[in-house]
Amino acid sequence: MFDVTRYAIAAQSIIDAGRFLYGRGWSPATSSNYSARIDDEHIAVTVSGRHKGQLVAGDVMVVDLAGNAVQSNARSSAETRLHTVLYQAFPEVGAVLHTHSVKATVLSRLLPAGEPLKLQGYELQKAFAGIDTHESELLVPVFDNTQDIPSLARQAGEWFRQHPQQPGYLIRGHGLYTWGRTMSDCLRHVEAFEFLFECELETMRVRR
Ligand SMILES: CSCCC(=O)C(=O)COP(=O)(O)O
Ligand SMILES: [Zn+2]
Repeated sequence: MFDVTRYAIAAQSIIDAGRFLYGRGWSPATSSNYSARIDDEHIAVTVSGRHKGQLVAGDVMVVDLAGNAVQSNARSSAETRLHTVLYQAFPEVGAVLHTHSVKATVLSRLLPAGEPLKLQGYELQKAFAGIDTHESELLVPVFDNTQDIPSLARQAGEWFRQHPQQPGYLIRGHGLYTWGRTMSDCLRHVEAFEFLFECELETMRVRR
């Protein structure tokens, strides 16, 4: 059982995040999925296939950390396992956002396979929780896109257990996953990643 007030707060943070991310063009149409922790065993997550700029209370539901619906007949995001693996790995994670921006999608298609994107020397890296110098190295792995979500969740889970300070990953041709202690931290991470992705794309353009 979960606390209804905590659920209502989590659901509203997801609805508000959807309006913001859709408004910025980072979650077009029914793409993307969002979640927020309710307690040690439950998260609020978007129902699959809903328009993220027009979310209402009925577009958010509760699942346990195994991804089973709790008190709901709705179908949670097809990518629910990519959320729960992060809540299981990191007890301090309070929110996870998955977005489908043009820049994340294009950059992920241009990056070479087999090595993470390395971001270093950008002042804006300090927007990420726990980073206090532009000299630190931000590593963003790029996983191949697949319909096999359990396999993707295993890959992501393994990588992040080995790199617990790194706050996000790309799925090639698909989008970004990032997380944080709070929804506000998580939204700031999306915004910072978007800025850094634009810088990387612009750098590639001028170097051509
Ligand atoms: C229309 S985008 C295809 C599915 C996807 O990648 C996504 O982020 C949304 O899936 P969901 O099941 O969470 O609606
Ligand atoms: Zn997606």
